[in-house]
Amino acid sequence: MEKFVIQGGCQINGDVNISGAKNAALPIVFATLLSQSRIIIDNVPHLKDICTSCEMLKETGRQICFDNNKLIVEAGAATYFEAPYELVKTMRASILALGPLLARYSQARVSLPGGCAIGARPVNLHIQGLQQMGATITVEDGYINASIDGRLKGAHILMDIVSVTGTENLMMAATLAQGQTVIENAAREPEVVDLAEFLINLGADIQGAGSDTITINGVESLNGGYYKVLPDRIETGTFLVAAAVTGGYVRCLNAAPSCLEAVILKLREAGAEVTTGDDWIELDMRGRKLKAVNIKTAPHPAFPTDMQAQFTLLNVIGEGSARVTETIFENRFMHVPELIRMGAEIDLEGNSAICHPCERLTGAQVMATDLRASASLVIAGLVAEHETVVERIYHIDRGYEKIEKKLAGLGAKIERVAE
Ligand SMILES: CC(=O)N[C@H]1[C@@H](OP(=O)(O)OP(=O)(O)OC[C@H]2O[C@@H](n3ccc(=O)[nH]c3=O)[C@H](O)[C@@H]2O)O[C@H](CO)[C@@H](O)[C@@H]1O
Ligand SMILES: C=C(OP(=O)(O)O)C(=O)O
Repeated sequence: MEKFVIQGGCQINGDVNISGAKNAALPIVFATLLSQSRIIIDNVPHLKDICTSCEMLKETGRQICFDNNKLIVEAGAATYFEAPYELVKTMRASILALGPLLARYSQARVSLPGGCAIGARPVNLHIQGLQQMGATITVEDGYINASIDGRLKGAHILMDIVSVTGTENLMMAATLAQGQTVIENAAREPEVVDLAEFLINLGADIQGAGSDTITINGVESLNGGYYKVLPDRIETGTFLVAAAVTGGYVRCLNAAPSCLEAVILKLREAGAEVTTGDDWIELDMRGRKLKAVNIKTAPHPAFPTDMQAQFTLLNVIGEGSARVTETIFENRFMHVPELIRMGAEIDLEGNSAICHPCERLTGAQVMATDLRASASLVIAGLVAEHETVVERIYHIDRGYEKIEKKLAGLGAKIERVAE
């Protein structure tokens, strides 16, 4: 297993190129299952999750060429409509195969994802929505078996809870359904909008993506096409926090500032100078004092749960005490005990972490437990005195493209080491 060895006490300084968004690229890759034509997707990050998705597409008869962040998908005759446990267990987003397979081939068999480090993460809303569209679904032997006689039928779906991949799965399924589907209480995340724009590009009829009501008029088939994935707002936010906590400067290029409003607001409240252009964000913390800030995660456009771990760390470094409240996932504080091992002072109270100022962080051997927890530990290693070793970095490789190279380019002393 690989690990990161980080020498602390550095200051982040310079320009960094932001990759395409993992959480937009994943549904878009699965959405190619809806079409029989050639599709070119640009700005696709080279990540473990993307490679896993490509393996799944190959199993369904697709030919894939993935080179230089460009993914070309050519459809062949599909004979296999399954997302097996071996793939699903490494990546929960494989549930995104369910809607497209069912809509395109009238059948799908997808392993139930099960829980993960951050929470139980059920998929009941995905299943209920597809049932409302006429699908017969059984859950047996750990698999979701779905089928429909002919095409799915448009339906009025009110989602109980705002679910990002739930909204995406149902929107994809509805593109090829007979008639109109309305999804209410839909997720408004930028990645949902990006998926909708991709589908519209292929000929889908979708209105309202980005609002809480999405209306889809089903079409007979989708075409091929070219699409460029939007920049990763969470990767961007992670680099901004890295510059803030090290008292440095970063300019994120090829970014999408409009997707990061809640995060930018909190960074400014924390004392950072943040400047934005059309496709760049700059954060300058040189000569400024970092202050801890209260945050509460909630669906977009509020503060994203995927930035919570990084801000928990920011609050440990900043002046004053602050409360971090996690409302999306029931177990997303796995980074806290590891940060405490590095000298952080944090009290856990239910779904809140109360962060107190600490004198200093010191390097330690810490364990990555999930994607964003790993990111917070890596940034902690940049600030801490002496050496930090972050183990189990396969989590971080799910979501950050070339993270150690990008950080090294900004002045960090970080090395990937094989055990
Ligand atoms: C690949 C991808 O895009 N992942 C993102 C997506 O995950 P994902 O789409 O899995 O997260 P959801 O938006 O579905 O989860 C939100 C909440 O709804 C609950 N829920 C969800 C579905 C369901 O059928 N039943 C149910 O109860 C979940 O347990 C959670 O408490 O959105 C999360 C919330 O912004 C992000 O942290 C993830 O990075
Ligand atoms: C939780 C995340 O991803 P996933 O839904 O793929 O686990 C994340 O990106 O922080």
